[in-house]
Amino acid sequence: MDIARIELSDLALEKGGTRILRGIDLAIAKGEFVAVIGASGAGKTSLLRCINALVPDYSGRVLIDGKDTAGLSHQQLRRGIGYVLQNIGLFPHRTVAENIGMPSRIAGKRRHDEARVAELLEMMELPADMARRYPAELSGGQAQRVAIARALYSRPALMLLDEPFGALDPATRASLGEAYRKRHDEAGLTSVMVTHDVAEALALADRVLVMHGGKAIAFAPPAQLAASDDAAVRALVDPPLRQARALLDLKGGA
Ligand SMILES: Nc1ncnc2c1ncn2[C@@H]1O[C@H](COP(=O)(O)OP(=O)(O)OP(=O)(O)O)[C@@H](O)[C@H]1O
Repeated sequence: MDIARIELSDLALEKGGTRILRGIDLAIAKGEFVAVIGASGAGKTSLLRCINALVPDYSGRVLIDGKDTAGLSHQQLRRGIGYVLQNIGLFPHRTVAENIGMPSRIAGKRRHDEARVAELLEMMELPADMARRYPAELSGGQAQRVAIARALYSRPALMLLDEPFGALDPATRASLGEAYRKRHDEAGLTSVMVTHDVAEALALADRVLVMHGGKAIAFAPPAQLAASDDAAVRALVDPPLRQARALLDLKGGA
């Protein structure tokens, strides 16, 4: 499935009387890198789960290339969409190579494609001999690179990433974010990444979606968002902007 366009139309989700997502209408173009930001509980993860058809009971429509995902099989969706979570989920008793090649086993093949695994290790800037190691022998940053490699194994057109770099130190986080953005561009992926790091969102994304109380309150390129006069948007973007200015002042004064 070569995903060209995602459209959400009047998407809403309610659980136990709580309205988690409300009336979301937006379109994401092929090749776009979208970051999703918003306070805790704003509905960011729920939005990704609706796109991925992990939540069956939403109302409204999720369209991929004009087709309602409700009419697509799970197998079709899983093949076309790579999903990366913060808590990684690598299999501890499988080697790095087996973890990366896991999608082929899940698809019923006995062996994974060694050449594809080697290619992905190189793509994620990991040494080739890491293929034989086990997850417990990796640093957090290396493990997260392996998780991204696994999500890319089946050549999905769309990547959904939920706080993919959340557990990493700031320097590793920044370099992995940049490395992922490069892969996104080279592979012509469409990426939707939830992040709590507003500076990361502004630095990496083509457009930033701001969620607030289950609603999409802004969806704009970083420069436009940084100039927004909406109070809820300002509450998110002002702290990192102040921090950046303070750092620039320090640098200027050095
Ligand atoms: N299965 C569920 N049943 C009831 N409430 C739920 C369920 N899943 C999520 N919620 C609620 O929906 C709201 C949105 O949750 P969601 O995980 O989408 O937010 P989020 O923006 O990703 O938050 P965080 O940044 O903390 O991960 C929260 O108030 C959460 O408690």
